[in-house]
Amino acid sequence: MSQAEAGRSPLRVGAVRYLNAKPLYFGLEAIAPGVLLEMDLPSRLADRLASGGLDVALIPSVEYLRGAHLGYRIIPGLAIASAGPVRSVKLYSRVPFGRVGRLALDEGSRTSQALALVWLLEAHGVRPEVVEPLPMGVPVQESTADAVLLIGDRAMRDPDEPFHAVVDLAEAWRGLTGLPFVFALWVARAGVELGDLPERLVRCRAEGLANVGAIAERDGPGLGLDRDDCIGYLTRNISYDLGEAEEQALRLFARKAAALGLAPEDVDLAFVNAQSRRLPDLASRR
Ligand SMILES: C=C(O[C@@H]1C=C(C(=O)O)C=C[C@H]1O)C(=O)O
Repeated sequence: MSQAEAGRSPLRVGAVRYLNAKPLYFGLEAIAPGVLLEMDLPSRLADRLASGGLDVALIPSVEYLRGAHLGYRIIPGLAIASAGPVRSVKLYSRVPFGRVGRLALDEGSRTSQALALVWLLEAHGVRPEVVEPLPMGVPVQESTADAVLLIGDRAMRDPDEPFHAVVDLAEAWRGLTGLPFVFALWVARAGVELGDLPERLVRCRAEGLANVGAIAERDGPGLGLDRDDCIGYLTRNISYDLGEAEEQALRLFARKAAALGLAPEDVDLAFVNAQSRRLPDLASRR
């Protein structure tokens, strides 16, 4: 039974408006009637979940770490992840990476912001000063920083400027750790009654993946992507599972981000329906 059917006020669900997230909430309004769906930038979704303006949201994974002390819970099994390359999270540099002194970060991002800093330090030994964020709609050319992070839809096509170096950060993370990278998670605020929303979100993903062609036809042209290119991005560059490798990657990223002061220390991954998630373990116990 949905929240609305049970007579409670509808769940306010926030989803990332970029192309890469569309398969995760495909058909949500039909699959979970009564849910109020809003689309926004990942960074704004995180702020709105933290301030109580949303009940459940697809937020940057680093924002789960930052909000865990508030009682945040992850909806299991689902994520925006990539085994690398991801295509849409790139660091463009005007100087060799080892000489980046001033870094501008995409306004829409939180996780990739932290990932860029982790990678620059681990791979190149630099800790640049973070300068003005790059607001949506402002072209890279207007930033005077040495390097600029772009994510999401606006990173799908390279900016109109020759760069000294460009790196795909999911590919770079894989090179560093051998693991996939987890960009975003469905997270519920403390105390929110989810009913069967987690199961319905799993259905949305199945529907979304069965309908990537329709998503590509609807959303690809606006981003300058032809159908096959768009389908390739959604099925090969991005992945939507939060499995064991992704959880391991998330824990490792949490430690690396904490070491840089970008997330709190020792955050546990807390899940909704922790019991049902553990069912296979319980069932194998005699
Ligand atoms: C892969 C991507 O993942 C996104 C990256 C995020 C971040 O950096 O905080 C948040 C949500 C995801 O949609 C992308 O947008 O390109």
